Amino acid sequence: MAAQLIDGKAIAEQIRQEMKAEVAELKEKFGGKAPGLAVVLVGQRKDSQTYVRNKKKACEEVGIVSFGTDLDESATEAEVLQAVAGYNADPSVHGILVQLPLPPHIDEQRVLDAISIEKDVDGFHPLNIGRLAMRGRDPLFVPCTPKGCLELLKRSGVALSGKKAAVVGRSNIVGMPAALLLQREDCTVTVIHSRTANAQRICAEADIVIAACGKAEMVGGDWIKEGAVVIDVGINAVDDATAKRGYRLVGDVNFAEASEKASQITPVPGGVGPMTIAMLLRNCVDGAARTFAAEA
Ligand SMILES: Nc1nc(=O)c2c([nH]1)NC[C@@H]1CN(c3ccc(C(=O)N[C@@H](CCC(=O)O)C(=O)O)cc3)C=[N+]21
Repeated sequence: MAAQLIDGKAIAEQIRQEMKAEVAELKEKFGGKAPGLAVVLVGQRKDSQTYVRNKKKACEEVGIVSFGTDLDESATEAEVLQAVAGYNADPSVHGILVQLPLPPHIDEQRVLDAISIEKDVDGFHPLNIGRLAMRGRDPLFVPCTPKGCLELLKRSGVALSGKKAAVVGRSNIVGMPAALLLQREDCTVTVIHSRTANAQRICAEADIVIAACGKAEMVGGDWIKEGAVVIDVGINAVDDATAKRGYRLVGDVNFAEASEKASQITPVPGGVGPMTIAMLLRNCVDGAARTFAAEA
């Protein structure tokens, strides 16, 4: 039986509409103050430029004021740190995002550690990750992509408590925090990675699969249990002369195969990607609301 599609694009759109109303209420309540998001972009990567443009557009739609610093590929680490310090000190900025990856001559860790945790809307600060890992504690912000995955599961009516979940991939920005979030929802979580023995067999036992390994279509149909729910985080460009842009986007899941087995599945594009941006705005609005309440 073919799986039901989880429409991330439509769900993200709905979330933006909900937030638009919330932002209007915040403004009303706090003398016209609006949430602000600052994005720091270093270099000219095409994909980064696309995401940054999409973020700005989404901010406008919701009523978040966007700030941006575009630095040349050759910018020094000190210049990036200076941009971050400026936004840390700016009371009209409630969220700071430094677009990754940074050029290799810049120490990513040092830059991320410099972002004030109250403005860490990416949720990448070690203090936020540490709190996410601890029972009885709460981070100020949860990383946007894994947060979007959980939101898709919840809004698709997927029960999580007591379920077996497999996360394919162990990155700091997706796999690891996704596993922590699923565990917080009382799933029993297995993290599968490049050194896992019998990865396919282990994955095929899971009720819920989050694929975030960064390898095009690696998760085949035989990795998926009949009736499982599949969230595909991957965005991989594969050459395709017949496609409009000369390439098409595929996920980390073989969609055609997996959708024969899954009960519900996200597409690529139109799945997790738009949710990542919606959750970034969510974090920014939440951060601003906290700050406004503290100031009042
Ligand atoms: N500090 C930081 N935070 C991030 O959250 C971050 C980052 N750096 N660096 C790059 C990745 C990637 N990322 C995406 C966001 C939206 C889509 C998205 O909306 N994709 C659309 C289509 C994209 C297209 O057509 O090219 C979709 O999947 O439907 C994709 C990828 C955020 N990232």
